[in-house]
Amino acid sequence: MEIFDYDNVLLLPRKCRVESRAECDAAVELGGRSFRIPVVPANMKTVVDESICTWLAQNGYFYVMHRFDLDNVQFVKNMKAKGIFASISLGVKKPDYETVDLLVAAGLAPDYITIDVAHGHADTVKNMIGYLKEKLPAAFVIAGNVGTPEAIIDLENWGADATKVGIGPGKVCITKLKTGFGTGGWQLSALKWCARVATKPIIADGGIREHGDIAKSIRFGATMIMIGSMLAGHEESPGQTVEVDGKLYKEYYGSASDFNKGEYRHVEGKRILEPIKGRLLDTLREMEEDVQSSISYAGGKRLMDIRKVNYVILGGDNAGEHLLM
Ligand SMILES: NC(=O)C1=CN([C@@H]2O[C@H](COP(=O)(O)OP(=O)(O)OC[C@H]3O[C@@H](n4cnc5c(N)ncnc54)[C@H](OP(=O)(O)O)[C@@H]3O)[C@@H](O)[C@H]2O)C=CC1
Ligand SMILES: Nc1nc2c(ncn2[C@@H]2O[C@H](COP(=O)(O)O)[C@@H](O)[C@H]2O)c(=O)[nH]1
Repeated sequence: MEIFDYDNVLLLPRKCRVESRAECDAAVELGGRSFRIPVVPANMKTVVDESICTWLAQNGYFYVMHRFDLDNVQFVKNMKAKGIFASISLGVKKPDYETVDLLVAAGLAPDYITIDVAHGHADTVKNMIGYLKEKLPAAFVIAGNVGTPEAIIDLENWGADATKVGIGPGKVCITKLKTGFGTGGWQLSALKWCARVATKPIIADGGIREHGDIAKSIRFGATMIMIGSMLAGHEESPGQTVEVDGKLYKEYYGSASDFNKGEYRHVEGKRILEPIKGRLLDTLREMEEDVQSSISYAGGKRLMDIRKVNYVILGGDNAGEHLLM
């Protein structure tokens, strides 16, 4: 098996078929809706809040609200009142089942539900998917996180409509260090490995450090890419603002950090400070332009044309050119 990651793969250009990058369409379909870019901010407390989710939905972007210290029922009610799609996260514990029951009792149907746990290849996730399919059958269910083909096959067979790949590649993740497990350091090849067996969309989650990593994720099988650190640290970001030596930062912490949990138990995340990068909408616009550019380098006009390109692996045992034959 080839082992590589975002920083040692480059995609190879094909003859350009457009006169302007404006002709390249970065849009992607997920769960019956079209979104302007294949990017979703991570469902983390220092990345999204209700007002960012509202803005994203109203401006053509996908969003997934986090599931921490939040009344999910009220959130869905608020989104429905604004006439926008509701996309929530759930865990797999008793209160999460109670949330489903409350939503059903209130006649509220979220459009997207992401089952958001560390080790998604688990019977607890199987049971939650089954419960959601029984109680809220119209919801598009995203399940994760996982990092192997066996897990993709199981989650799809259990009824997930999409899967989320990435165990430990995140910037505030310490899973690799604490447990010795994960896809950190080889996330892109893990994605490729998973995509070979997937019959439903995959969301690549974690490890994106440059805009070009979005195109690389698409090339190796992602339909959507979840991004935390690069979309944290904006003026609108919910994290606390911190000043160090006259420079402004926003805090960004892991969902499994003691900062999120409120206690130091089963901690697999840390807290960092992200320099404030300006406005979120400007970063998202730049990402869209960069994905349009990627499509043009791929010799295409649509996002999935990126899947057709060859690539090279730089350095290491797997170095070389990889041609699509
Ligand atoms: N993508 C990633 O690499 C990771 C992401 N996270 C994020 O952190 C947040 C908290 O995750 P999580 O701790 O799962 O959520 P919860 O604290 O809600 O736990 C969910 C359930 O899974 C159990 N659980 C958690 N980890 C494992 C494991 N390794 N093996 C077996 N059971 C497990 C928990 O029980 P108990 O606590 O009693 O074991 C609990 O019953 C989520 O947002 C998740 O996405 C966390 C770690 C890795
Ligand atoms: N191992 C952990 N992973 C975490 C934690 N909190 C979030 N995450 C994952 O990271 C990505 C974002 O990655 P980034 O590289 O873009 O910053 C996020 O979507 C989660 O899957 C955590 O505490 N531990």
